[in-house]
Amino acid sequence: MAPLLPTIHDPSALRHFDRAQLKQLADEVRSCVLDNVSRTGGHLSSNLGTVELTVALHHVFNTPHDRLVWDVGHQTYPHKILTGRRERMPSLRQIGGISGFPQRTESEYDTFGTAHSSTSISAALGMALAAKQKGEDRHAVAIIGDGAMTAGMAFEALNNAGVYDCKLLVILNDNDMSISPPVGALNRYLAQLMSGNFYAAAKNVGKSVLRAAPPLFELAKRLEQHAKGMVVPATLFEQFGFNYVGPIDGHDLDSLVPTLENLKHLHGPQFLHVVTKKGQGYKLAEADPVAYHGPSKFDPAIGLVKPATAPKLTFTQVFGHWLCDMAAQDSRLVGITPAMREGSGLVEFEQRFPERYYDVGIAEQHAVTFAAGLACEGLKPVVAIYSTFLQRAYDQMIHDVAIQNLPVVFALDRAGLVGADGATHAGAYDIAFIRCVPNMSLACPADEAECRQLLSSAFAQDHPVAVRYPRGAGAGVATLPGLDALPFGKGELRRTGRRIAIVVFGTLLYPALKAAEALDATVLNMRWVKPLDLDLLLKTVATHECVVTLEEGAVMGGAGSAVVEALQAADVQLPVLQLGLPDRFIEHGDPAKLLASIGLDAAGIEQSIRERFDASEPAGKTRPGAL
Ligand SMILES: Cc1ncc(C[n+]2csc(CCOP(=O)(O)OP(=O)(O)O)c2C)c(N)n1
Ligand SMILES: CC(=O)[C@@H](O)[C@H](O)COP(=O)(O)O
Ligand SMILES: [Mg+2]
Repeated sequence: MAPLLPTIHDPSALRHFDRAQLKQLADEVRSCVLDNVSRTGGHLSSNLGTVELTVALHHVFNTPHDRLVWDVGHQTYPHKILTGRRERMPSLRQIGGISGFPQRTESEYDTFGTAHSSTSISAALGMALAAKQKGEDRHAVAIIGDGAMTAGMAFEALNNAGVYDCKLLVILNDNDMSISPPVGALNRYLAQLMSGNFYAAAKNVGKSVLRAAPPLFELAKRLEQHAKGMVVPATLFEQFGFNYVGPIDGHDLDSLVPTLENLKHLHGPQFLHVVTKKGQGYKLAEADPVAYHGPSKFDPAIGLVKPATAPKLTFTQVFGHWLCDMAAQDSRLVGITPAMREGSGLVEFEQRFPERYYDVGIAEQHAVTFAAGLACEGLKPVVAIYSTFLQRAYDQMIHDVAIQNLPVVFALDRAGLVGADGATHAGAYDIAFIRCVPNMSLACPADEAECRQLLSSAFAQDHPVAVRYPRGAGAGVATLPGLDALPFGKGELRRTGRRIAIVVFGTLLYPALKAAEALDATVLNMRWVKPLDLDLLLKTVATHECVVTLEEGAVMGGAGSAVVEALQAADVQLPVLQLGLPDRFIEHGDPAKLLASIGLDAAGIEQSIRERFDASEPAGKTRPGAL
């Protein structure tokens, strides 16, 4: 059989495919996903699980006129492949290449930018109601996973959507997995919906409905409602006002296509429950969907292999080890993750301290307020959360933790640029949004050894403290075995030079030291953004002519701004150059290259300093307009 995929330049080509052609196409898309992800790395298991669903959606719906909104968007590679981006797949998640998530700027088929979860129902509802208001005849379809469905935002949207008469279809892609096994009562409920007899009965009901349609949609609807009344008296989703259909097999195009065709013609908010398998079609990923959730490159014939030499310890691992050691010493410690057990380094902690481990689902807001409740009762919660996901829980951090001055530790992973996931996942704003909150403290270790020590410092406080550290490994400074803390709010003089004082917050200390060698500059390793070590700062700048601040965080309102405010308050009038993440979103790509592209490697730091404070000029002479 001649391959079909090369003939597909946009989904209109597959609208008239028969079932056999759709099945062949799905097989080709699956191979294309596996082939590409094995070369570039990326999200694999979820994409292998949505191949048939994607083919069916583009076959049945008139995309992009009808809107598909993918939740999280980490499962959109089949969608990208079918919407004109197949040939760009080798550039996935690289600088200048296509994104790993939907982006409105990338394609008209990407109707809504996503990457943080549980936004799809809200966005699709907005689109459906906009169409209604504008008199446009189009469908809006939200495709949301069982993990993403656990978030409050998804329920807020269901609650709102259930009362509107509009062309909204919510598809629950239920693979019984989040990144790790799903948690919570909703998961139990979905398992019940899918369980043995019920699933079989529902499948038969589905068939009888399908036989009646089309064109007898009204009859089909009545039949369906009747049948559902017998089998599923009141699913949760019906209680919310949706017409619930399912569960159906999400890999079976013979079920998917006619069901979607039917649903297209029913009125009011529709809810389709499809059952899929993460990793479908690639045995290794089916067997271990967690490992293949977001692998780096690998040989598909062999699968993932352990590297021959042990790689450098990541900050995440440093945190995970510290957490276990501190938990062994202090029985008040509890660890909380909003559905990021692996990414946040909590696997060993869960095994060793199951009674003190809480995966709360994709529910960052709840995670933080839950921690506040635990702290009220004398426990010492550590919330392990990516910087970007703490954005979701900002009010909870202020209202529930900081105002009540509760001793919650925020272990902020993925601070700074994260690389392949791009702007949506960058931990760019935590310094700016935390340092303005009373009672909050914020530490920024320069390396692995400091990370462990500063976590201990944070844990020792009786108020909320965040410790921010980046994705991956740092300078490779070996951690000490004990749980010794560094002094609270104190930095260190790291290099003594002349004229220029470089005031560094975090892991950019190491490129700064390199630049300082070339410039013969002084370097301060501040360790804390808040409280700021004013003694060290003011004493140092008193003997210097200009100040440079450096951080891997948004420069606007960040640690450099804290330094400027402090100098101003102390009536110190020195020129200050603030280096950090610029006021624009940084897209995906190799993190080292991205940092270099914005001048945050050693060469870039040196160059910026030379440009601003001409290093060959005598003291204090800055370029015109340099301030
Ligand atoms: C707000 C937010 N928190 C956490 C994540 C990290 N995350 C990405 S995918 C995922 C699991 C999603 O599970 P599900 O929706 O069931 O999709 P599946 O991976 O099973 O395809 C998580 C926790 C995120 N993207 N957004
Ligand atoms: C889609 C999503 O949000 C996660 O899968 C994320 O890509 C994980 O990133 P890390 O690889 O940094 O854990
Ligand atoms: Mg899932």
